[in-house]
Amino acid sequence: MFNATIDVATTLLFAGFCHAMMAGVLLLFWRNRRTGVGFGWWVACEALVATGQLLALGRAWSPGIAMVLIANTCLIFSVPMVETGLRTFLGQQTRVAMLRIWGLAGIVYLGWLLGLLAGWETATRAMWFSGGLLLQAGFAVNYVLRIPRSGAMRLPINLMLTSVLMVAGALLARLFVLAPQLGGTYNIQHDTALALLNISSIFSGFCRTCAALMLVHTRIEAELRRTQARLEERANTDWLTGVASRDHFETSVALLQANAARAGCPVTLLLFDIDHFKSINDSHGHQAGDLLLQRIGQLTRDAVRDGDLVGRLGGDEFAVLFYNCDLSAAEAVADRLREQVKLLPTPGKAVGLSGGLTLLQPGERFTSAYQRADMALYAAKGAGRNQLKALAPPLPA
Ligand SMILES: Nc1nc2c(ncn2[C@@H]2O[C@H](COP(=O)(O)OP(=O)(O)OP(=O)(O)O)[C@@H](O)[C@H]2O)c(=O)[nH]1
Repeated sequence: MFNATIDVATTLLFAGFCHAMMAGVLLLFWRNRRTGVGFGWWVACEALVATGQLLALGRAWSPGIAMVLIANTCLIFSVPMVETGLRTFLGQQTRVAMLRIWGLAGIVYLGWLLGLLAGWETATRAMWFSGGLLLQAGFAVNYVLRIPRSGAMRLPINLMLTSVLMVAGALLARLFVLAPQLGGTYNIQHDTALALLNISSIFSGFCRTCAALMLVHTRIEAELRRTQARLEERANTDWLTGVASRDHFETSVALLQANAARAGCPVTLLLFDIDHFKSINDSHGHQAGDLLLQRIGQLTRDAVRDGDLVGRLGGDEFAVLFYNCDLSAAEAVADRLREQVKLLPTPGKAVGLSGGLTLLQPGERFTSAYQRADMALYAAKGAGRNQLKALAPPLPA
């Protein structure tokens, strides 16, 4: 008849190697230095479990007390590392929590050590050892359960929870198996519960490793998204005035025009520039010029509606795309803006604006509308500045 038993030594060997490989994989990621804070605790945890399990197996060849002492030290202190790593990673490393986690590990360790020195039976020591680990795992379960789960964090946190629950379950089972053996004959070689605990530690370590890698991946991805958004914002915005950059203005025109064509509403382009801006720069300095550009950018943004687009095309030249706005309505807004600019406090005389307006034809390219608005602007300058001129689009042939 077939009779299968799980032997403790084989599970220790197998689990020890599995944890060593997990530690190796985590170490490779840790070395690239993008893993962030907390990750090192998880590397250390897997390394300690591997060392503890392989040294526990080593007792077969070196039966002295040293092996078991080092092995159990590694195993007890590997447990708090999971929660410490997670708290550090998530920025929840409070002093009270750290004291509780490491203090408890210290008490379990000292109790076990005293038991060893006092000559407790192996079963009693194993009971204390597993009970202490269970208590630690219980606190870790309680902590992981309370971590908010949302989006990409959900799966890795659930994997962490699975990892600690698995170990807690196996420890609980071991306590049930050990209890009746207290005071009786206990043979660690045939402790099936211990063998199952070793096997469960492999699955638990696998969940932890996946969770650690996923957490790091989530963090790196979030960082990349933030950087990309910052770069896009920087590329789309004029550094001085905060209105759209020329590039962004030009690309947005096509989009707004397509929307307007679908909705059947008019779009008007205004180009304006500051009269004699060079002389303001020359007589009051570039800083005064910059300040004026900033104020005019702000006034223009305040003057237009939400769906309109304001941009600085270069130097002292601004543009506005009025959405769902015909030529005369846009001219009225531009004229009000021109009056407001005249009232701006300046070190010299009042500032004038010259502007050119034109209505965009459906599907018309920005460059051709720009040329028309520029001709109108040129006409306004030629007619004595500080005024607006409008140029209608050519009639269809
Ligand atoms: N302060 C400041 N000056 C700028 C900036 N960009 C361009 N300029 C200056 O703006 C001035 C623009 O001058 P012009 O294009 O000759 O026009 P203008 O003096 O306003 O003359 P008209 O347009 O004919 O009335 C130049 O002296 C540029 O050096 C900027 O970001 N800040």
